[in-house]
Amino acid sequence: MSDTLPRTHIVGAGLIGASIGIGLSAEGWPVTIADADAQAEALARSIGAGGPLGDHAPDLVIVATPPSVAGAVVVHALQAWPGAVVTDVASVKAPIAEAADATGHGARYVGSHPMAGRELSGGLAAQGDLFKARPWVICPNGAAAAAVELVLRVPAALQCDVVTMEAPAHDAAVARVSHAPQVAASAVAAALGALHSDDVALAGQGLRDVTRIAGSAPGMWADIARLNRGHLVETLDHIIADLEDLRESDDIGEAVTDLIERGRFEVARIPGKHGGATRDWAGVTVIVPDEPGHLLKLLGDTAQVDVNVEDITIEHSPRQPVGLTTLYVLPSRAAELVAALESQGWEIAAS
Ligand SMILES: NC(=O)C1=CN([C@@H]2O[C@H](COP(=O)(O)OP(=O)(O)OC[C@H]3O[C@@H](n4cnc5c(N)ncnc54)[C@H](O)[C@@H]3O)[C@@H](O)[C@H]2O)C=CC1
Ligand SMILES: O=C(O)C(=O)Cc1ccc(O)cc1
Repeated sequence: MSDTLPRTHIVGAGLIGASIGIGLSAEGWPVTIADADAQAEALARSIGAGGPLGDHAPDLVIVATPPSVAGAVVVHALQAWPGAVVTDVASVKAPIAEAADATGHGARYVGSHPMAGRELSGGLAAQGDLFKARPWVICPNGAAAAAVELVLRVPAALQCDVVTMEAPAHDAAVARVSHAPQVAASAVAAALGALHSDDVALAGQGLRDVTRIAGSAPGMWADIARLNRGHLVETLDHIIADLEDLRESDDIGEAVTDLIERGRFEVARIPGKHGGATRDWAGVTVIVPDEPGHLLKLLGDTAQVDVNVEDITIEHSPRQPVGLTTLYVLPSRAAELVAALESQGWEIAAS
């Protein structure tokens, strides 16, 4: 089997299951897919996420159901297909590993967690390249080496960056980098409830950035909170203690300075583009009329001087007919780009 592609069966044909199915099918893997919901299953089949299981037992089963049922579905798969290696993609790993171990078949179970997703759920939002260049956590949990090797072929085929860690360490880390941020973003958004909508319209890019994920549907996050309650509460305690210190401080300016300084230090440690360390790109901010064609021309003028745009942000001012477009480029090329754009008549806001 090591030379041939493993027969892979995906259980759960939503955003993550269908995305994996499309991605592996595109790499030529023999993929089948099933869902408890007949409509979700039919949709996944129609978008190329996999075929029907048929009579052949799978070599590899990928469980991509909601976290609340992932443990039971992993247990079922381990028992239903005694020759198969089973993995799952749930956002919390220790409870699933415990359920797998309790069957006595833990040697065939390896936990997975692709660190990519969308605010949308369901197969309609699936993308075959959703996980490309993103971290894919593998939690071996004492599985047989051959089982780990087989599961590792999935992130390799989907071109992910593999990170190996044990389930409890994973759950503690994702509470900080994913689960508490969702709760905190929703809390910031919920605090807008005190405002009239005219006042909410004053929002700038800062509020939009901080609340982007507040649009998530609650179902999956409720499951995650229940399964990772201990680590989530520990992280929230940390955040609440910081906010209480600030509220109780004699000099709130000093307390804000301390909090922002600590935040600046930590935010610099969040990996940037392509999951690499944050690069010190230079931002060139250009005032772009909010009319068709201007953004395309700006990018064209940038390409003319052969400067690569590493990242781009566009900030729209609600009552202004312009957008502030920031092009992030290599610092060594920024001055040259500013000169070239100015010579083309562009107004530079900051660089
Ligand atoms: N949405 C995200 O951003 C990410 C989600 N995950 C994890 O991936 C898993 C799936 O999440 P999504 O694809 O977003 O959810 P989803 O809601 O889009 O899809 C879940 C699918 O599982 C099906 N299902 C439910 N119970 C089932 C059962 N017993 N047997 C077969 N199918 C069943 C549902 O009908 C649904 O189609 C979750 O465990 C989640 O923690 C991991 C990384 C990112
Ligand atoms: O956390 C994020 O920002 C995401 O990109 C989406 C996401 C949600 C849940 C996960 O388990 C993993 C990733």
